[in-house]
Amino acid sequence: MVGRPIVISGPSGTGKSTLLKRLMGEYPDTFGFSVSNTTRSPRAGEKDGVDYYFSTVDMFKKMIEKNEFIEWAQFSGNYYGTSIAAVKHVSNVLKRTCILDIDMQGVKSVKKTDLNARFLFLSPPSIPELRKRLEHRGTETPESLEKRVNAAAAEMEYAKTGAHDKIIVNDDLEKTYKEFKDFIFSEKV
Ligand SMILES: Nc1ncnc2c1ncn2[C@@H]1O[C@H](COP(=O)(O)OP(=O)(O)OP(=O)(O)O)[C@@H](O)[C@H]1O
Repeated sequence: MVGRPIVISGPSGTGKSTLLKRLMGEYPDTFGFSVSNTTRSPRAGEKDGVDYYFSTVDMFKKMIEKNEFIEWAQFSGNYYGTSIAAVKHVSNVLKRTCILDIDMQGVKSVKKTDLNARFLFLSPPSIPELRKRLEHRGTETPESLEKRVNAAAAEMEYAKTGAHDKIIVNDDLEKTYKEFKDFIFSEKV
């Protein structure tokens, strides 16, 4: 059975990618991610509809006007976005449960659509622990680390408003992965 889309959010460095990688490894045919739209040119070997939906700036701007994106942004002169249609494609055509890994703004945006998603918030045990994980991951400059830690506070405040169906604290990874799967497979039809 194809489930309702699942939205996973939580501060950067909380462990979302770690859990999703493990889930995809264990269930390679059940879940899917949506394909993003972009206005950048395809690179060698990239296929439209597989790597990205490639579009012109005009087309992209029309989609923005028509509120067809859950989130979009501009990076180094190109537009990138996740469309509502791309999420529906995963459920309706690929027959997989779509998983979205997005931030607080994305969560608010999904709530305004007809996607009928389920919302999971992954929380770090504490902000100091989150900082430690980001430092250990080795991906951040001192500036980007501060930015992520500051953004984490806002995400945590938003989670307190009851916007999510479930909050899981990622302390012990094995315990967290079990709770994560319990939530994902607990959908009532
Ligand atoms: N339960 C845990 N205990 C200790 N370390 C963990 C735990 N879960 C994840 N980590 C580690 O924390 C770091 C951040 O995890 P990960 O990259 O999965 O976060 P993320 O939420 O996907 O971040 P981003 O939003 O920036 O992609 C990684 O180095 C990961 O190995």
